[in-house]
Amino acid sequence: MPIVESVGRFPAQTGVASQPAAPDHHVAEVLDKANRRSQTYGVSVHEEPDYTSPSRGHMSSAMDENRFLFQHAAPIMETLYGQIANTHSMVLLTSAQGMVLHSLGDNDFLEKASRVALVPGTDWSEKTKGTNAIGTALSEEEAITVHGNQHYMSANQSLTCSCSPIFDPHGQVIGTLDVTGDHRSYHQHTLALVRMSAQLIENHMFAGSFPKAVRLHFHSRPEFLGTLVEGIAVFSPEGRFISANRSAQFQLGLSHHALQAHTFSSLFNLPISALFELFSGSASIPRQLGMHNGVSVWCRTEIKPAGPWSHPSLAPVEQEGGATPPSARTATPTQSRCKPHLSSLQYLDTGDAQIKSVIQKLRRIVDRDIPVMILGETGTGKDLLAQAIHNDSARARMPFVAVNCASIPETLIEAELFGYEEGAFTGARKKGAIGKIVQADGGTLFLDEIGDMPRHLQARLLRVLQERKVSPLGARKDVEVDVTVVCATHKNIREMISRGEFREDLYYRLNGLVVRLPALRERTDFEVVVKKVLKSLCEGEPHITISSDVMTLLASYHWPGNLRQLHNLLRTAVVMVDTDGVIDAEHLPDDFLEELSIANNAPLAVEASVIASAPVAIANSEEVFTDGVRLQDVTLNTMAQMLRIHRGNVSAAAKALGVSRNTIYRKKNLLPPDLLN
Ligand SMILES: Nc1ncnc2c1ncn2[C@@H]1O[C@H](COP(=O)(O)OP(=O)(O)OP(=O)(O)O)[C@@H](O)[C@H]1O
Repeated sequence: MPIVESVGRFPAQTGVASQPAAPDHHVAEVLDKANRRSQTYGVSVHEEPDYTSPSRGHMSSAMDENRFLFQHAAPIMETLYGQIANTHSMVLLTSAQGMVLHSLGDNDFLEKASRVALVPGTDWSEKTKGTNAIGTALSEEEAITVHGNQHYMSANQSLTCSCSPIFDPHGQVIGTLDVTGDHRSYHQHTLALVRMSAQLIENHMFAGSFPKAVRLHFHSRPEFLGTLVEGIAVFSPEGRFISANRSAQFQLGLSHHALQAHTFSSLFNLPISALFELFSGSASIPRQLGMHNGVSVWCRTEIKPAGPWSHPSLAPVEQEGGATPPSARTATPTQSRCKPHLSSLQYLDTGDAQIKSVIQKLRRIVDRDIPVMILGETGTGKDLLAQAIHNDSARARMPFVAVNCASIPETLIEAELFGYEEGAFTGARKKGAIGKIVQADGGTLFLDEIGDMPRHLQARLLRVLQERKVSPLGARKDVEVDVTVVCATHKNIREMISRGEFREDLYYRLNGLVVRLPALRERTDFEVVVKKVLKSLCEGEPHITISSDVMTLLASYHWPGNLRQLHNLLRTAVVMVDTDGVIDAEHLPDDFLEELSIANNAPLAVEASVIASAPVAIANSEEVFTDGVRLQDVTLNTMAQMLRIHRGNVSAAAKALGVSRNTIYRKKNLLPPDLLN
């Protein structure tokens, strides 16, 4: 699962603050209990926050103990932070004891947070801070918002905090995820965001656990299989219950603890051996099963090629017209059979032969831990391709961590990549930070713009790739990592090597397979790409099409910004389009049309300026270009083309040509009569 996994379906944070409704009966009861506990613990309402930092050893042993949690939570924290950025809030991860392990936040709020001791190392259990979202969520093992004066200590009453416990794959609380902000920035959707993000973390942890177990994915609605809300239960090959995620417990109506007494057959009214029969022929097509509580659910199983319960009849299904792609091994039915995932190799295959060949090569090496180097101009989709490689690999459920070596200041790349211990350098965040390489452990590390990696760090990166160990700045111990590396660049690395700017040994480590993405202007599937981008922009909206004139126009452009430029252009056009839903030239940005007329009609651009400065002379011109084309014909053709594009709108055509309306009107008699309004 990529780290950029969307939580975008959640209501967006609008930044519009609101007041919380009065707590419902259940919440009021929970708060009441928490206050009573706080009293029992002897927490003083007016106590000053505790500023004492834990010792370095204490913090680093807490990080060691919580490495599993951190690795799965950090990428999702980034995504969650993306949703709440600029709302005077921060995202916190704590241990099961309520100790803050990691925080991400708005700078202005971080400052304030440090005043109420919301910094890594601080203890937010009820025992030390009284009623608060973190401590109370841990005590009650449920998600809660604690707002303003619901906090036990007056020092914390300027805060609004929403927190969810995080359960590990064995059903134990392993930590919490919390969003804390200024109480004036309260938003009613925050708790839902936090809860779902915690569930994402749990599902990530769950996905990588119990590799040899029989894994059943289920939901009452087949379209929810493969989504955040699917239930996942795992059993031993003999049918003993091992574990279940939050949704599975909910659907089965039994807690993790209660499920321990069950077996596959007591829950699904079938011996586990019947699963082999049920999924024989195709393991990826959902089947229906009845649960012990009478509810019927759609299920699929996950194939373990070499697992103890592997069965020949459960071999992955072949895809139409080709060999089984590696992705079919772990893909959900939606990925392998129906609509390809937005970022799968299959999705990127839109008919261009060069792209097809890139995809074929990549499919051959997926899951072989061969480093991939993607070359291509800016905006050709290198990032998207890297994600697709990850999503189609067996590492898909582990993090995909992207580092853009060009966008991080040279002085920070080292810390960003390798991490650092507390006090490793001036300006280092207290308590240190885990680097991107360790964050990607188990998954894929995408090094974008690798050509911008400073030379002195190239040797360190090489060591990581060779020894599979990272030594964070200032650390005495190495950290073992298992990452597969994909890198990308638009630079000519070979030339950089010859100039001594890039290490040859690193280049050979990174270029297990080199693929080049063609520029958009070189692609033969331009029209399909345009329609696909348009469709993605219109999701959920009435369908918008492109007039054939505009399509011709777009196809003739050289697209220096490639797919990114196309995407941005169409995004604007979709907003500008009239109610008929057809994109015409008038819906394209003026600067694009101007550039197009200059770029596409280089001789005409000269011509246009000639027209503008000496219209009369041109009207009488019989000047002949060297290739035998009459200047006047070129002029008239250009005008006709622009008028057609602008549906006879003289002002728009004149603007696109950079001439006055009169220049066009003067040639009225020489132009086809139906062209002018
Ligand atoms: N095959 C594709 N189909 C549709 N849209 C695409 C495709 N490839 C890329 N895009 C879109 O183009 C934009 C740029 O893609 P991406 O960031 O992957 O390019 P890039 O080559 O990594 O760019 P840069 O070199 O500048 O980092 C994104 O908005 C992406 O969604």
